[in-house]
Amino acid sequence: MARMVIALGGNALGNNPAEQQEAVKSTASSIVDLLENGHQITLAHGNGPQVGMINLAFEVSAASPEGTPEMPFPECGAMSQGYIGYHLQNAIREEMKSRDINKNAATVITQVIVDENDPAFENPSKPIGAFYTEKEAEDLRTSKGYNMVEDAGRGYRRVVPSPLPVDIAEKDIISDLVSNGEVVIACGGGGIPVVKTGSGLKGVPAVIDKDYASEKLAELLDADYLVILTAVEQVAINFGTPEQKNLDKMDLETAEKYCEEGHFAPGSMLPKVKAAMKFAESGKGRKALITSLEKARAGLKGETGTLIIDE
Ligand SMILES: Nc1ncnc2c1ncn2[C@@H]1O[C@H](COP(=O)(O)OP(=O)(O)O)[C@@H](O)[C@H]1O
Ligand SMILES: NC(=O)OP(=O)(O)O
Repeated sequence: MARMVIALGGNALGNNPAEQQEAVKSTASSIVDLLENGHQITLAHGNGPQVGMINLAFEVSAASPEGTPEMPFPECGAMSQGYIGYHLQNAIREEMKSRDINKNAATVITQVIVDENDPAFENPSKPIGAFYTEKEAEDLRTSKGYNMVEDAGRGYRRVVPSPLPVDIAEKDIISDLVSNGEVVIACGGGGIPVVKTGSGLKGVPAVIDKDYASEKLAELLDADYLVILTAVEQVAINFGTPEQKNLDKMDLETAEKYCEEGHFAPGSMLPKVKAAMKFAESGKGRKALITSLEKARAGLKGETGTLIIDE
């Protein structure tokens, strides 16, 4: 039995509510396979497309005469956690029921504490929402004051600040649930970013990277594994070129070298490799695995995926 924190990539959720409800069924099947193998599981997930969509919907509505009030960004993040968690926990519960597993799945709305002086607040870098053409991006810059960047050749996206996670407010309740064998969905969308004030926690407009938040959660839960599931089975060097070489394993020194050589795209594979490295070096025997959702079970048996360890 291993305790693991699993970070689910965008492909586990689909692009809209209908797609999401369908996609989470096969996500749930892969997760319950791991539960049946005796593992303790906490699931985290992204929210870039979803939080952008929610925020934009409220902005459009607030601008119309009969519209709703403006919705602060942290509340948009909380809504994204709620609606993704709702689909995930129901799909996992149904999958457990179909296999006669007498356990449950629950979503913990999670607040992740960040440093209010994190330089990320001055340098928005996290892409959210839909993709736009260059012309649409320019119009959004002017009309809404959004920061827009080109995202890995796929079009233009809005970017918001992405501070690093420092602590997790709900870590103890997550630990209690997971120790009881329940599947816990936590740190959705990297968690709602909050700062500590004299009068309690206060939400801040930002989106934390879910791979970094999952790493922090895995450390705090004293997990054995951080498992990062994405659209590719293995991490590669020279990715997307005729010289592509998939990697079975990386020690920290090799991983650092490949990062410096620019093999991992910023905003996609780089944060995954960095999070994996941080977890592997955070404690003896801790392992990080990057693979696809479909290959998670084989990856944990050492048959595929890319393992990052401190050797
Ligand atoms: N060196 C690399 N090795 C493997 N995949 C890479 C590499 N560099 C970039 N990628 C791309 O990064 C993607 C994962 O990032 P992304 O789609 O942002 O993640 P998420 O699954 O969290 O939504 C992979 O599907 C792949 O297309
Ligand atoms: N919060 C976050 O990292 O979301 P994505 O994985 O969707 O970018």
